[in-house]
Amino acid sequence: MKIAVLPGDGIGPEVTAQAVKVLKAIQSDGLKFEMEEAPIGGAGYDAAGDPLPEATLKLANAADAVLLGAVGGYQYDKLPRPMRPEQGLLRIRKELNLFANLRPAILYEELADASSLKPEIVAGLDIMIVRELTGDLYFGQPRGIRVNANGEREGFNTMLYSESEVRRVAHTGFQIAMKRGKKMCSVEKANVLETSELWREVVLEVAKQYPEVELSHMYVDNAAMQLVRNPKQFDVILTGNIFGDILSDEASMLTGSIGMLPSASLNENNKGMYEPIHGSAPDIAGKNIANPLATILSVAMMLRYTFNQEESALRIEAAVKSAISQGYRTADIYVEGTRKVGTVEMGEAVVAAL
Ligand SMILES: NC(=O)c1ccc[n+]([C@@H]2O[C@H](COP(=O)([O-])OP(=O)(O)OC[C@H]3O[C@@H](n4cnc5c(N)ncnc54)[C@H](O)[C@@H]3O)[C@@H](O)[C@H]2O)c1
Ligand SMILES: CC(C)[C@H](C(=O)O)[C@@H](O)C(=O)O
Ligand SMILES: [Mg+2]
Repeated sequence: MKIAVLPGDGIGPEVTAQAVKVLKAIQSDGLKFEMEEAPIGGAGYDAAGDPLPEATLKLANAADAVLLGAVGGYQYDKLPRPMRPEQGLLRIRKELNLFANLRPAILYEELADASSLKPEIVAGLDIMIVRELTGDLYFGQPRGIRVNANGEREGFNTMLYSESEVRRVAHTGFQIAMKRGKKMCSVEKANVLETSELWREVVLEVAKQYPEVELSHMYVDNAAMQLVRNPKQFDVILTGNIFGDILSDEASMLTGSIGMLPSASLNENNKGMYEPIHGSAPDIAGKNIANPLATILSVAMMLRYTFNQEESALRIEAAVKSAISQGYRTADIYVEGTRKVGTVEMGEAVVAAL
């Protein structure tokens, strides 16, 4: 099993190193991983003048799965847009056709105290956000900054979805819903946006093939509110690229920290890229304080979705749970009475639990 490892920037290399340790340890299940590293994001720009160097893309194309840390850093913010770290990430998602981004928000009961919400509101929380990842405002043309008729600059982006783009991610959503609670909420803004109007029409059409799934629709502003009012009303949330980006960061805090939320980005053959949903966190980079659990849990998703090794995936998730119940906490999920540890120590605790 070939894995391209792209640590990226900021805390990316720190959290990725812990996930790689877990991958090495899980080889005791009889799995064999060939891992090769390459730069992406700011690291790609520094090494090759490109946030997605050709050699990195080649490696990712040849691999069965990609493990990614995070990209970005203030020092790159003034570069022309195509050279910025975030563009490297968007390009690799597009190149590998990773249109379905799964972002599960699960509360480990031991972390109820770390959640932004009261324990009774989040107890047992288990939501799956299915976010479309290769369309929407992120990729729609035209886009840019131009001078308008009044001689004033204006910025513009295009929210764009074709029927086929909505259809394929809707199928992913319904298929996941069938394996879970058979309940899905499609989130958009059809009261205002034509893109969303079409989204809703297509989702309703695809729904006919999944009569067992209870489908509902919700406007994104209400969904943002409902997520903190009563998050357990949701099982699967299906949504577009920009709304999914925002709602998944919001959902992460229900589980205690953004450092807890993993993700899988899949194409139609379940080739996948696996990354935590958080960014490069420049404010805490290089200090050994970042939470590596989101990245470690992303490795579990890799074993589940790309390599079909459900038992090993469950074993990693159980090891994370065990490290947490033994009291190990990075700063972001620390509460009084637990053991505050660094990034490396948390990785070691998971490996020991494995
Ligand atoms: N997938 C990605 O690579 C990705 C995702 C989001 C943001 N970014 C980039 O990251 C850079 C920083 O963006 P930002 O600050 O808006 O978002 P961020 O997710 O990097 O950080 C937001 C806050 O969460 C904290 N945080 C994030 N991950 C953490 C972890 N594992 N453990 C503990 N705390 C953690 C950070 O310290 C920060 O206070 C930007 O350049 C942005 O474009 C990249
Ligand atoms: C860095 C950025 C391009 C990225 C996104 O918006 O998709 C990030 O926020 C994420 O959630 O993975
Ligand atoms: Mg995001």
